[in-house]
Amino acid sequence: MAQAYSTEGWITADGRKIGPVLMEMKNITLRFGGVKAITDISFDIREGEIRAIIGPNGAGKSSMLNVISGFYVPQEGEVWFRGAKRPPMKPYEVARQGIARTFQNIALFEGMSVLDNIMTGRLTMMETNLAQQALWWGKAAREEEEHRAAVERIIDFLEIQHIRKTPVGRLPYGLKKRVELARALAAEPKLLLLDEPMAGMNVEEKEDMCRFILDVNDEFGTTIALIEHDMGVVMDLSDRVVVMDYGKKIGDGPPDDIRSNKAVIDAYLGVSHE
Ligand SMILES: Nc1ncnc2c1ncn2[C@@H]1O[C@H](COP(=O)(O)OP(=O)(O)OP(=O)(O)O)[C@@H](O)[C@H]1O
Repeated sequence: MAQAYSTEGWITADGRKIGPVLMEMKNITLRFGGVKAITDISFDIREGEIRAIIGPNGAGKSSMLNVISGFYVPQEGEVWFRGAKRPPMKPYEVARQGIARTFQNIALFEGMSVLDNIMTGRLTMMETNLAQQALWWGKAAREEEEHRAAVERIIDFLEIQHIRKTPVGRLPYGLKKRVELARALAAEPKLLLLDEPMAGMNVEEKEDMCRFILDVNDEFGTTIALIEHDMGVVMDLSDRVVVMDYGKKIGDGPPDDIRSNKAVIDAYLGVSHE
């Protein structure tokens, strides 16, 4: 993809607008005791972009996503979001700032319906608490109605109307992944983090998920950062790719550059991938 890079952004080959920097990771180092999961990594994520993080198993990708979403606080480095340095925050505070995520292993309430699971994605946006709901019924009811309408829009968008009342535990894997995406979208995030959204899916399910990710990006303007092992998917979907290996960044750029990057090719040689 030939792009005229600038600080304001650029237009992609398929006509999408990439804006200025939304999130910047500066010299991030993360240790678990003696294990260095991330060593001095810097990269940025731009508004409207689909940004992939790839690398062999144990490279530090999930750790990086956990730093972005506030689950881990790095020992060194700075996280900048929307032009401001982010102080150490709890994950729910990060979520309130407009960052939502899905997990490598699906994290849904199996006994609850699809609709109710997606509704939990709106919790960080709910203004009234229980006491207010008791005292100020009108406002709480109005709020509830708005939340339900927003959830219904997402259900339509992701084409899961037919399972809205079904307990999540009864769904096949691919649909559970779609419900997880729906729950993350219910928070109306500015930045959506997807941890291996296609893992364990068959070809048809992967194609569906790809389409939904592109549609979310296109129609809601959501910036997306994703970890994915399927190289075909990564190269098709993403605008730019960060490559990690043993906790270090060994590549960063558009898919065409990454494909021909020798350090990246070497890191992948002899490593098995799905
Ligand atoms: N909570 C933790 N405690 C101790 N070590 C951890 C923890 N989380 C990750 N690590 C270690 O940090 C390194 C990076 O792990 P991480 O899960 O981030 O890699 P990854 O690239 O996401 O791997 P995969 O593709 O297998 O999911 C590994 O050596 C891992 O064992």
